[in-house]
Amino acid sequence: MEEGKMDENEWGYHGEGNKSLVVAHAQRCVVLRFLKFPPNRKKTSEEIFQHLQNIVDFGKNVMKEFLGENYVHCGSRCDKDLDTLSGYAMCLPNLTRLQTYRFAEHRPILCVEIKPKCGFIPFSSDVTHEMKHKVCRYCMHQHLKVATGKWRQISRYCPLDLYSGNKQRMHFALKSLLQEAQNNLKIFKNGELIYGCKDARSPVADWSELAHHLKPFFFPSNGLASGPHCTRAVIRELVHVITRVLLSGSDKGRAGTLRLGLGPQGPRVCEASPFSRSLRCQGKNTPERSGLPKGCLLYKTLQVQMLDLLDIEGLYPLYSRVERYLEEFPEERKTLQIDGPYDEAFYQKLLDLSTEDDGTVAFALTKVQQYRVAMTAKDCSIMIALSPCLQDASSDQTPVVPSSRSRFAFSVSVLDLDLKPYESIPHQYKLDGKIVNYYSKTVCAKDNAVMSTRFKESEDCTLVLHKV
Ligand SMILES: O=P(O)(O)O[C@@H]1[C@@H](OP(=O)(O)O)[C@H](OP(=O)(O)O)[C@H](O)[C@H](OP(=O)(O)O)[C@H]1OP(=O)(O)O
Ligand SMILES: Nc1ncnc2c1ncn2[C@@H]1O[C@H](COP(=O)(O)OP(=O)(O)OP(=O)(O)O)[C@@H](O)[C@H]1O
Repeated sequence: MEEGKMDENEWGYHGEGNKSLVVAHAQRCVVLRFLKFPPNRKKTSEEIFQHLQNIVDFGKNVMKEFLGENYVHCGSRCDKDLDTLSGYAMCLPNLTRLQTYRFAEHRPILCVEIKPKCGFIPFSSDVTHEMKHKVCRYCMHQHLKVATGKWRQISRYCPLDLYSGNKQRMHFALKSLLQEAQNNLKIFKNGELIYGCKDARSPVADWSELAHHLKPFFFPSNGLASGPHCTRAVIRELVHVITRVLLSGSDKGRAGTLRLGLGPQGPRVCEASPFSRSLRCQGKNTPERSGLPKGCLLYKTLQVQMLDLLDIEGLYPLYSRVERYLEEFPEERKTLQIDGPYDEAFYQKLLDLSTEDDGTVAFALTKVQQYRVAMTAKDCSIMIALSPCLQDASSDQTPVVPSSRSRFAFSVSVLDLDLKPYESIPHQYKLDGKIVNYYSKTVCAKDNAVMSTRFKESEDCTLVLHKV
């Protein structure tokens, strides 16, 4: 960003999360990301500068390597007057726009943001709760979230369906996200949010309104009547296009040659997913294991998530080992690279997938850092930008996806790739216990009660039949 060329009237609020607030430039395809810090954790300018440097380095040296250069946009530090929050901000491409254009296009543009969450069931032998081998964390967590009032109702979305690579399951997952978006789905039209919800008080999703926005994209030149039939057709087109984009492997860059090679592990389906439940009821087999193409972003994200090899239950004692060491040698924190720098050496250590504990701090530290990276991949979001293109448009650098009645130039990117802090591990450990205990006590207890009532009824029934 050039010195002296920023005018605050050209920037508008775009969105925010727990850690940052984002403003977008009206004409140019860039956003500024300001970090938020709680008042009790005030940081000096220098610390904030270092924090931003770490975010940029982590994106460049770690996530770009794992996920590929086409998908990761690391941004650059920017120290402009506009920043009223910290004194510094990060300048990033506006991912709700197509990444091939520097200036906001006059062509309409649709952008779908998905926060897919963790796509596998833990395979670690350190897991003590049997339930964690059957039901995924997202599905269990839903019950606690609804009980605490974070969301209104349980979502039918299960990340394992989205990550399955099976088109039918992916369609089901995307439809479920559209029914109950929570913080897992947002849709922007020309950079403005048109679909998504903030909290449990948000109005119920209105598909006909969404279809009204989307119709010109998917049925540009035909007079498809409005009404439930039209709504269903438009939603179906959207779901099919997003699935195709998610299965595309557009990353042809040098970087991003995934060096993890973690094979598929753990169960293929989550027992709580309505999709797999209905298959079981119909007596059908569980679907085939992940058919995700290796080049696609979902596959790569899943591989990084699987760096959580030991699960929080196996990781926590290792974290405690590092903690004990740091209590004794606090000056070692820097050498251990707990707070960066996230450089090539940091990245190289992440590639050691051994799970043989030799009792050293080095082993414990590697697993802790891998866990932090995995947690980051479990909480990132995927942005898909779609812009209608002409039937005969010659293909330049931008990939194109067809729908039934139109074609879209598209780009796929990842956002929210800030490395999760070392300090959050005890919280993760406690939250994990809370999620599983709540699920086991309430949901399973309810299921068992229903089962035993059914059993009792059938017993009664048998008795009656005997009497007759
Ligand atoms: O623990 P989870 O799975 O609930 O994830 C948190 C997210 O909640 P979610 O379940 O996606 O609704 C949570 O999302 P919301 O702020 O609730 O939208 C944050 O992303 C949080 O990350 P951080 O602590 O701000 O770095 C996330 O915390 P981390 O666990 O990733 O640190
Ligand atoms: N580069 C970008 N281009 C377009 N929109 C963006 C970009 N970065 C962030 N956003 C928007 O701003 C929102 C908040 O950004 P971000 O996820 O980085 O915040 P956060 O505070 O890190 O989130 P969390 O609460 O998950 O920790 C995103 O959900 C997205 O809609």
